Amino acid sequence: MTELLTAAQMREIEQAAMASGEVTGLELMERAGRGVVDAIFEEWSDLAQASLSDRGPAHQQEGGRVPKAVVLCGPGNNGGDGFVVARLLKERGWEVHVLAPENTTKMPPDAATNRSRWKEVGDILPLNRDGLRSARDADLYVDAVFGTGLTRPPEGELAELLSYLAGSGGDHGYFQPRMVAVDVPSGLCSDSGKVLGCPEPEPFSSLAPYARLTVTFETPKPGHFLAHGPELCGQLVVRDIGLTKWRSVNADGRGLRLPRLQLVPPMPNGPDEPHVHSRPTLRPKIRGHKFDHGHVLVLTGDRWATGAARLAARGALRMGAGLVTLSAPRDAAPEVAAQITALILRVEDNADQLAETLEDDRIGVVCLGPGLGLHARAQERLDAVLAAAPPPGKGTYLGRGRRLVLDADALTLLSRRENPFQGLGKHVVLTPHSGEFARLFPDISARLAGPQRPKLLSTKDFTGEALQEGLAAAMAYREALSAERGPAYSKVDAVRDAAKRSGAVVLLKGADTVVALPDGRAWVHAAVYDRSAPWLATAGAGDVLAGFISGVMARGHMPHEAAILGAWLHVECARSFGPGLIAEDLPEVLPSVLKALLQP
Ligand SMILES: NC(=O)C1=CN([C@@H]2O[C@H](COP(=O)(O)OP(=O)(O)OC[C@H]3O[C@@H](n4cnc5c(N)ncnc54)[C@H](OP(=O)(O)O)[C@@H]3O)[C@@H](O)[C@H]2O)[C@@H](O)CC1
Ligand SMILES: [K+]
Repeated sequence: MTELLTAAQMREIEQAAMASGEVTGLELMERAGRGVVDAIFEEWSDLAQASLSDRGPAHQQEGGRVPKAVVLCGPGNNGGDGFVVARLLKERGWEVHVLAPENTTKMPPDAATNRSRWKEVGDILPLNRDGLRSARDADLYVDAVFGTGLTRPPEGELAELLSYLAGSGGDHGYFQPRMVAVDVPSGLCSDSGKVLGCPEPEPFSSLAPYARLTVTFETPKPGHFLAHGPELCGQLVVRDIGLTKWRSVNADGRGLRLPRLQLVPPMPNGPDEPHVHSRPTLRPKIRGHKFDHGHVLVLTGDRWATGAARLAARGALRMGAGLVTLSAPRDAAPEVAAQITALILRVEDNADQLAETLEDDRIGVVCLGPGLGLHARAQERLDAVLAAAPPPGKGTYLGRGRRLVLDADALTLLSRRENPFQGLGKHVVLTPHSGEFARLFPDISARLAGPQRPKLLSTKDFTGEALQEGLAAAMAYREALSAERGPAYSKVDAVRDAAKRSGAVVLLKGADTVVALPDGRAWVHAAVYDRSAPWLATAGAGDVLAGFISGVMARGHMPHEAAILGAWLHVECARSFGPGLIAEDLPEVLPSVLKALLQP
């Protein structure tokens, strides 16, 4: 899989490479700048053709237009990459305008060297709106203001410039300039995909430019896939700068950098694994009895509320579980019986009867939550399931422990228990959406959300104490925003913390789904860029996901593998079906997706 590297990890790798003496920082910067220029010309062949060095001086004599670039260089090494890009474009005959800070006292040495090289061939304009005004109407804008070293929200002239570029200034809207971001759009935190200092839910781009193309180095960064990253990056391209050898070692040359974060599925033909299969692998079904393929028990809700569990059950069955049983309270049984064929129905009169059912060791996976309800009886059923699936080591079910998927109402019920996470372990997969996550992990969720915008005052509050309080809250909010620091607390950090606290595998849903284990291993499953599946935002899709994960576990996968594979197949089904998808379609389209997986 493609590894996603944080800013700190990138620095570590870069230092390990430089410490080896096999490569210098200057060489890496040259490779980065060249990678950006190559990617630009691959993306826009008309720009490559317009370059004078390709077409010869005759082009100019024929009255051909000289292409024009504006390169914005920041105070660090991202700016250094920008100076390389500027020089390379100039060498190809472009008219290049460079905007950069005047104060260079803190500039890192490699960036300073490239600044000096640029100064030999061109001028530098101030890095502000005035500088931009005097270099208007370019064919290409290169954003090399901040990369992985963003530490705080931009302020003053820089904030003004970035928000102007972001579109709030008018003529630099999303559809206009060919804006290329070097590493990340400036202002976007490369670890979290958050825009530092940007009020939510304002247009998040108000402090970072929308790029049409983002060229990053060596591996993608988490922020390219999390939160606002995908919307700001445009097209994402990864360029090899030759650091592979140092990717798995510390700066002292030893040991793996842990914990690891991986992208599911890998970037197709990414520079790191050019020959890698770009999809996760599902274990093949081997010959055998239906019980050899796993028995999943799905708990339904009460009468009139059984649809969600039936969706999950059908998802598990289509995934290849040998047997799927629905356990329904007596009053719900007729409704369930009328709706199912290949599924089995078991009627429960109370939680004791459910406990009896659970004595059957052949039930390897239990899925509960979809439509379960939030009343006392639902709580008793949850307790019965948890009691009958002790954490591994304390009980034996087929030698590997029974596995659970807790979704929807089961998560809310967990959050209401005195000790919410008692009885959980790595045999349990929790699949919350953001609201359920906030109920289970309120402090982690609040930290992830960042400063919360105070309520808007209504006209009746425009007097006395209410007004004073409102103004104080607004001031505090502004201060909290400007105090945000990078790298920001990310969805990956949050899910890792949640997995550690609960002891379970946690899958936090979204277009940027994150799965984490209590030991810190984590995966980002992103339905973005060319894998986006907006049709998945439909009622019941989450219930099917719970069923898919249960089905994958029934086929013998570990819970975290099942979470990753389930999420991946869920998106594949949505992509395969396309617009008009409803949750019922997901299990029905799964066979063709699974069949395609069997093709070589
Ligand atoms: N690692 C690698 O392998 C390779 C990395 N490469 C490139 O290097 C880039 C990382 O470079 P980098 O570490 O110098 O960070 P970068 O993003 O240029 O910014 C740091 C500067 O900005 C400043 N600053 C921060 N926030 C600010 C704010 N709000 N407002 C104002 N200032 C602010 C910060 O100041 P400080 O926080 O220290 O006060 C510091 O001066 C990376 O993205 C890639 O493009 C390639 O060359 C190839 C190999
Ligand atoms: K940038």
